[in-house]
Amino acid sequence: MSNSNRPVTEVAAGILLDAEGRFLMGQRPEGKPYAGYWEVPGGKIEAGESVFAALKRELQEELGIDIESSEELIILEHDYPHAYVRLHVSIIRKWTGVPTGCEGQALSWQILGDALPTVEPLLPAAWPMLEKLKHLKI
Ligand SMILES: Nc1nc2c([nH]c(=O)n2[C@H]2C[C@H](O)[C@@H](COP(=O)(O)OP(=O)(O)OP(=O)(O)O)O2)c(=O)[nH]1
Repeated sequence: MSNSNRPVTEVAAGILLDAEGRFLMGQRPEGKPYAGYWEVPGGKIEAGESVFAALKRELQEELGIDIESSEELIILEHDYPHAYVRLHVSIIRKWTGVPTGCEGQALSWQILGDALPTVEPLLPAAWPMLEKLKHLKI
């Protein structure tokens, strides 16, 4: 729970998992808080929107893909200087289209497992998500 009475920013983030056990990370574009940091794709949930609808919209905008379904992995909260964020993280195994950096952002497929990501720096809230991912059955 928020311990500081700050408004909570609800965010949907999606881990695209391919058949070879790789997942996709993207680099935050210029102009956003934490520009240059790596994250999993996603963005803020709009008023009245479901987590899935937000994820579908954000992944269309950011990656140019269409997702069919998602499974909740974890919900986690992080108190950043710019916002108190509640992150709804989902796994996505099926999509159509080829993920592309539609906002000019770099993308990197990472191997699922014990190894640290080969890109850095990561958003602070990415670490508990990656820890949870390690225990995922592909
Ligand atoms: N997409 C995404 N956001 C994350 C992750 N980890 C994490 O702490 N966040 C935080 C950073 C931001 O404060 C917030 C996401 O907001 P955003 O700025 O990317 O969202 P947006 O695209 O809707 O932003 P906007 O520019 O349209 O306002 O969630 C993550 O893995 N993926």
